[in-house]
Amino acid sequence: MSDILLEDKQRVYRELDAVKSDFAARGWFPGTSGNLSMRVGGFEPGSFAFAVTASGKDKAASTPEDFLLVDQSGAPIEATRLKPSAETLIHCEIYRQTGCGAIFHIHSVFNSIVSELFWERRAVPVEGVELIKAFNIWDEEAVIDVPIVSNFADIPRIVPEVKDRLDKRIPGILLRKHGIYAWGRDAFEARKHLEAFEFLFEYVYRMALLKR
Ligand SMILES: CSCCC(=O)C(=O)COP(=O)(O)O
Ligand SMILES: [Zn+2]
Repeated sequence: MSDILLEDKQRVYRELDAVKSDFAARGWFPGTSGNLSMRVGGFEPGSFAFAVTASGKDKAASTPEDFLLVDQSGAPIEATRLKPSAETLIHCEIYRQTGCGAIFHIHSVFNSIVSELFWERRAVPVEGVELIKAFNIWDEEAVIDVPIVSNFADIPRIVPEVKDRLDKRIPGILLRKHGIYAWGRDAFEARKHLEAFEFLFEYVYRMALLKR
């Protein structure tokens, strides 16, 4: 491994570890769910690699075996006994489509509820809420639709739907009764987007109850 890649890998693992601890403290990784990834640099144009959480780990624990590097097809790029997240192919597709630098996936009660509540329209509508500005949409009357796609146990079946439904304005996508993927140009922005989505989903859910 080149010196550049090694340095970048260490920096990215440290950043991911900090995010992982923070999200675990918020209860965002119930039952080993969720996964995180960040791009590493130093690759030829047209190819890329990223660090991703190892599959099935207790994401509340910090160990030397929490992350590994994979290429754009999701295959490990160094010898390891770790398995990349079972959902790595979804990360690959989101990197390809958006050019983003970090992707965070969590399961929460609110994101799962709204993904079912609005399944028929295949999107969660959010209207005029200030926190939409977290997505760099500055219109006070903004209306956004957060896409919802089918959830399948067979992850490769999810990937084409993710590709079709990605909306370049909206840095996130919901998997039905599963969880959210949120991304940004770096870890700071991906976290900001994820926090905003979770706030908005709770808002939408509570408003739906009040209107009943
Ligand atoms: C126990 S949760 C089911 C798998 C899942 O949805 C998830 O987010 C975690 O999978 P991983 O392979 O990344 O640990
Ligand atoms: Zn998941």
